[in-house]
Amino acid sequence: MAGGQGTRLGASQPKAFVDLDGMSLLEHAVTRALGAPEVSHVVIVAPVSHLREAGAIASRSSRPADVEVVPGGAERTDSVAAGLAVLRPEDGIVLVHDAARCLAPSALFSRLVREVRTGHPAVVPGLLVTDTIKQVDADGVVVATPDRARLRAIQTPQAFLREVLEHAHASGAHATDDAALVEAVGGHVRVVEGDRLAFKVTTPDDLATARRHLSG
Ligand SMILES: Nc1ccn([C@@H]2O[C@H](COP(=O)(O)OP(=O)(O)OP(=O)(O)O)[C@@H](O)[C@H]2O)c(=O)n1
Ligand SMILES: C[C@](O)(CO)[C@H](O)COP(=O)(O)O
Repeated sequence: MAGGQGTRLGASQPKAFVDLDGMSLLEHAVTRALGAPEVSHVVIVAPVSHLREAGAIASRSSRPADVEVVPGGAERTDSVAAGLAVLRPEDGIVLVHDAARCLAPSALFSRLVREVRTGHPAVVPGLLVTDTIKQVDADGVVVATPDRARLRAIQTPQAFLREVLEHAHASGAHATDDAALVEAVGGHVRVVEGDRLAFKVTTPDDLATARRHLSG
C-alpha cells in the first residue's frame, strides 16, 4: 500500500516516494517483499499522481514480470480493494503491507505465509506493548486501564487466505487495518510475534530512525 499522502510526514511528495538512503520507502518495501521466496506477485497501489514513478520501481525490481501498479483510493481500505481487484487466479494467500513499514524484513513475510499455510486464515504481526495504555472518554477522563499483557501493537504485512480477505472487504466497511475488517465479519485473526524493523514511518522522527537502522 503506497497510495497515501503522508500528511504527518509533511514531505513535498507522497510518503512512499520519499528518499531513504538512495531508495524510496516504496522501493525498500518492494525489495524486501520480493526477497521472500513465498511471494510470487506484488501489486503496488500508488497515488494517481505517482503511477509512473511506481512503474519505474516495478521495472527495476528483481522480478519485473511479477510486479504491477494500480491507482489507489481515497482511504487505505479503498487502496487495498484496488489491489485485490487485480490478483491473479493463482494468488491464494494475500499479504497486505504498508510501504510506510519499509524495513519489514523478507523473513517476516515468509513467516506469515507459513502461519497461514499451517491452517490460520488470518495472521498479523504484533509487538508487546511496553507502556501502560489508558482508555479515555471524549473529555480525557480515564474509563479503563486494559491489562497490558493482553495488548499488542499491530504491524504489517498482514496475511490472509484470499477468500477471507475478499469476504471482509465485500462488507463495504472501512478500517485502519485489514485484520479489523476480518474481525468485523466474525473472522478469527491470530497475532504472531512482530518485528521491530516493521515499524511505521509516520513522522520525520520515524524517518530519522529508519536512516539510523540502515546506517548501522
Ligand atoms: N488512501 C490511502 C491511504 C494510505 N495508504 C497507505 O497505507 C499505509 C499506511 O498509512 P499511513 O502511514 O497512515 O500513510 P498515509 O495515509 O500516507 O499518512 P498520513 O495519514 O500521515 O497522511 C501507507 O503505506 C500508505 O501509503 C494507501 O495506500 N492509500
Ligand atoms: C495497517 C496498520 O499499519 C497496522 O498497524 C495501521 O493500522 C495503519 O494505520 P494508519 O492510521 O493508516 O497509520
